[in-house]
Amino acid sequence: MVRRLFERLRGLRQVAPHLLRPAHVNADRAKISVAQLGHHYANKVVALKDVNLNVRSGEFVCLLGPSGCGKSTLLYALAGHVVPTGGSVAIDGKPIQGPGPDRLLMFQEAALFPWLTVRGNITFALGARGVPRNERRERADTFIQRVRLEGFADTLPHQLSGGMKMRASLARALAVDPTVMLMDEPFGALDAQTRVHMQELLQSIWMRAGKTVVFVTHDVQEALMLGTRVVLMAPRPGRVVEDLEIHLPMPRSLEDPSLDAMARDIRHRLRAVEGPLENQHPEPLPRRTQTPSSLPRPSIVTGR
Ligand SMILES: Nc1ncnc2c1ncn2[C@@H]1O[C@H](COP(=O)(O)OP(=O)(O)OP(=O)(O)O)[C@@H](O)[C@H]1O
Repeated sequence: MVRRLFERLRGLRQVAPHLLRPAHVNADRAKISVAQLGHHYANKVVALKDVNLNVRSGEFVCLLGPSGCGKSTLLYALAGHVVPTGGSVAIDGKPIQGPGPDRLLMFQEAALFPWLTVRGNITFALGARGVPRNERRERADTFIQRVRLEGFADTLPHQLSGGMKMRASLARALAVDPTVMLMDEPFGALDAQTRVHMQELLQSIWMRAGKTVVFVTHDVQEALMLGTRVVLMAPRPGRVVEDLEIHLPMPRSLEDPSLDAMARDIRHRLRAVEGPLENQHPEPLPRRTQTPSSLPRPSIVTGR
C-alpha cells in the first residue's frame, strides 16, 4: 500500500509538481548545497563520508537515522561550528566559513538566560543582532504572541514548564529572523503530549514564515509530521542512504493512516540499514574528543 502511495505521488509529481509543494518552497533555488562532505574526528571516527545534499529555499528537511550516523555532525557543519575534513558546504552559493547571522542553531535545551524574563531573553538577542532599541520590545511581543506565550512575557524561565521554555526559545529564534534554522532534536526532552503540541506549533509557524529548516530527529513519526523531505542516514561511516520527498498535505496529523503506513515503511528501511542488533556497536565507541554539549550554545534529495 505504501509503495502504491509513493508511486502515485511520484506520478503526480511528474505531471503537476506545484500541487504537491508548499507555496513558499522555491524549487529552483538551492539554499544549502552539500557536496562530497566528509568528516573524521581527531580520534579517527569517520562521522560523515561522501554526503551530498541540496536543500531548496523554504524546505523543511528532517535528518533521520540511528545514533552515531552523523546527523549532528552534518548539522554543525551547516552551522559552521564543525569544519569538515573534506568536501564543501555552501549557503546561497557561498562556502560556509563559520557561524553567521543567516543561520540559527537550536538544541534540546531552551538555553534561556535564567536572570532575564521571556521578553528580556528575546530583546537581549535582538540587541546582540543590532536591532535598534526602540524596535526590540514590539518585535519580542509579536513573537511571544506567535508562540502563544501571551501573559508570560514578564515571567522568568524557572517559572515556565519545559514546553513553555521551548516556546520562548522558538520565539527568540524567530525574532532574530535567520533564513535557515538548524534544529538538533529540539523536542527530544519533552513529554509526548507537549512534543505533539510543539510539532503542530512549529509546523504552523513554518507554513507562515517560510524558513528553510534542517531538523535532526530519531523519531520517524516526528520526521513525517514535519518534513517536506526525510533524509535517511546510516552509521559507520555516517552517510545518506535515502532521500524521500514527503507529499502528505499539511497541517498533518499523527492520526492520518497514510502517515502511519509511511512510518512503518521507513522503520523497515531503517532496520535494513542498521543491520541485526548484534552488529550494532560491536565494540565500545571511541571517546569523543568534543561532545556536542561542549559546542557553543546560543547563543534542511541527494545530489540534485
Ligand atoms: N567530538 C567528537 N569527537 C570524536 N568523535 C565524535 C565527536 N562527535 C561525534 N563523534 C562520533 O562521530 C559519530 C557521529 O556522531 P554524531 O553525534 O554526529 O551522530 P548522531 O547521528 O547525531 O548521533 P546521536 O543521534 O546519538 O546524537 C559517532 O560515532 C560519534 O561517536
